[in-house]
Amino acid sequence: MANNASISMEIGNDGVALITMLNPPVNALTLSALEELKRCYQEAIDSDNVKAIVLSGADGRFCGGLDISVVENVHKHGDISLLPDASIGLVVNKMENGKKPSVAAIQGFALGGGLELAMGCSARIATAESDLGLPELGLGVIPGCGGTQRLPRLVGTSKAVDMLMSSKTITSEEGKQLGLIDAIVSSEELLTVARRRALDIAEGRQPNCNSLQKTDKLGPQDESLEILKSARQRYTEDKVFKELVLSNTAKGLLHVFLAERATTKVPGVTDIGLTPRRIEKVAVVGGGLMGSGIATALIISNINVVLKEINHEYLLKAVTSVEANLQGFVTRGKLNQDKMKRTLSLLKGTLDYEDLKDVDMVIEAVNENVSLKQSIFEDIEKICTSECIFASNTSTISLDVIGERTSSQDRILGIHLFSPAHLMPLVEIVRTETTSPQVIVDVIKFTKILKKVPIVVKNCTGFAVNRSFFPYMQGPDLLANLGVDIFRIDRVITEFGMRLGPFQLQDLSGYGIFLAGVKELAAAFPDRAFQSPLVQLMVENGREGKKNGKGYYTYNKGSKPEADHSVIQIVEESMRLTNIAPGGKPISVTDEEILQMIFFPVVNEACRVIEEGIVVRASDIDIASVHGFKFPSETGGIMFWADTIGSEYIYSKLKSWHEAYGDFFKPSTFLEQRAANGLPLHIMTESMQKKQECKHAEFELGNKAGGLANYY
Ligand SMILES: C[C@@H](O)CC(=O)SCCNC(=O)CCNC(=O)[C@H](O)C(C)(C)COP(=O)(O)OP(=O)(O)OC[C@H]1O[C@@H](n2cnc3c(N)ncnc32)[C@H](O)[C@@H]1OP(=O)(O)O
Repeated sequence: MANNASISMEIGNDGVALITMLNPPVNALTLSALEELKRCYQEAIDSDNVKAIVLSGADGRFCGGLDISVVENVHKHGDISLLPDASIGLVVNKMENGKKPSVAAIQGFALGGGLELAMGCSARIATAESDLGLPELGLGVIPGCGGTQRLPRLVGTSKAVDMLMSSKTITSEEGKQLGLIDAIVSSEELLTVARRRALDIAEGRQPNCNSLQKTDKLGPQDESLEILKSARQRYTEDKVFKELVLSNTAKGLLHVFLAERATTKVPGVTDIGLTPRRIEKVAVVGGGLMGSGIATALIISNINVVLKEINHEYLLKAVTSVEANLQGFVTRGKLNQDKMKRTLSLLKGTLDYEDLKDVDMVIEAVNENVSLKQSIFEDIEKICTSECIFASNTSTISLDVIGERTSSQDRILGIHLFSPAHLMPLVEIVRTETTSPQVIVDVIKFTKILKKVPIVVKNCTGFAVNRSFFPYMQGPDLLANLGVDIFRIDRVITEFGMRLGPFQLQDLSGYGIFLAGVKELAAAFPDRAFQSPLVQLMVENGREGKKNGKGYYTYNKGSKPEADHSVIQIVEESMRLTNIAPGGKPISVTDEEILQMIFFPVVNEACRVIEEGIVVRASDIDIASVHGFKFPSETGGIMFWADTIGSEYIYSKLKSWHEAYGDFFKPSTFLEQRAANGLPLHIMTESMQKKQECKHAEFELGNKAGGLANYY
């Protein structure tokens, strides 16, 4: 990230010093850039030729905040003294109290430390639709350059708290309404207006706003006490920032941030100079739950959609579902009615394949029926252009099989979205051995336009997410058959940070979907599948989960789910049938062992996914776990979390459970090798393996930055 970072200053004939931040791609603030900013400000303050200062960013972007490599370096050395002292040294002493006013000229975005610098200026001029925010909490830290003090004084306490706690950005338009932005101008006039405002302030025609001294948005406060209080809090903020940055949460969230941006780097595909082709019109074949969700995700991203169904009744139902999805955005304040109407106008329903002849891509989203999918692909090959991309949303069927009746294997791939498709961020781009790199590059770009997080995976049963988390569907049942209380299991898993416990998840997702998923994955991996009769017994006892209000929990409208302890008889029946509990008696385990017995098998299966090359890198599985299975993001994702525990420990526990309870816990070869060499699970490329062979992999959690460079 910190490559050709620099700060330039030009003093104009108008007496304005234009200071520009340059550090592609987001003008992030390196330590040297902050020092250079201080020096430039001091030079401008000392110069008789300078009346005022304008602070801007190069290449149409203001500043993305502190350069993340600074935080990585702190993680590497465990030394918070490596963090910059910008809050006092630059923002207070040079910008606010430096005797010459400065105005921020904002375009693109001003985030984190970037917005904090802008708030240290006397005024802020911005172009339309610029993003403004303090997203530090999303990286596990807090703003460390005065943002917690200045933002409330500019936008009001409640809005500031909302922005800080949610890490959400606002646009420059909202900023203008709130008082964070003083004027919105075109990009052509941005610097001219900013220079004029700086001179107006310097020459007394406009007020010199020191945001720390604004109290009108804070409600009636004694101004002098307030400034003293903010001086104390400013110290506290800086101290707290430095403490947080070394926390495991900060390390985990920083890893997720970097891992998310690494998923679109596919060796031999995205690094061979291919330019993504535009995908502007897409056909969705099948308007059921997934198809209507996919159609919604497309039109909300301004993509024209042709939604194909087989009869008017189904088509009407599909369009109604799309409308309901859009209404959900309106209800959540993300869309107004006008925008909803314009968005819906991008959707065209049809019963006729002829309407697909000019689309750039077809996404098939019908039932998981092989021959139906194969005939659809046969039909679209006859109708669509030779450049049209053929995608399937299948979650279980091989793409090779789906396309076997066509001769278009080079343009067939999977786009596996997760339900609800218009809300879930993750998408698996499933490539076959014959999918062309161009098609993959096209679809990666397409998923970014949808504002999705793509991971590129190879064709296998369950791809990366469902395959890795297959043990998560079975482990809880296995523990239940060992006599561990199912409500205790749910408590341990939710206390760890999962939104729902596994048994409540079964209730909500529906036993039919659960049984189908387990059946399909167990058929693919019989050597390590645990066949539990528990769910089938639940169905036989008239329990269908939330669907009929009776599952492991009872569901009554308007009240929280209640644990139904009467299911214990069904669990005991299952225990008798499986007979895996030693002596038929419940095993004694700690909460920590419950957590490990459920998640270590997931880590183990993920190791196989890595070893088989289903994913490009281990951190892709971290992103899959966070966005596909809601694994707590502050852990960094399932593999990052596993590396905080260590491959040796995980291997030793799985080995002992394998001996005690069977092949479900059988350690993978990948894990065994890493454990034998005391190496982390993330290091996996050939060059890294060469590094492993000389056994010099220097890896400790505190020394991650060096390793981090190997992760992505
Ligand atoms: C002083 C204190 O208050 C502490 C701070 O300021 S902490 C940092 C706070 N800032 C942020 O959290 C911003 C994080 N970045 C983003 O939200 C986005 O990157 C963006 C909105 C700035 C730009 O988004 P987009 O145009 O989609 O580009 P990407 O997200 O794909 O990023 C492009 C590459 O830039 C790298 N990058 C982004 N932010 C930073 C940063 N703060 N420091 C260093 N590098 C950054 C990102 O990793 C991508 O790199 P790649 O090699 O191209 O993958």
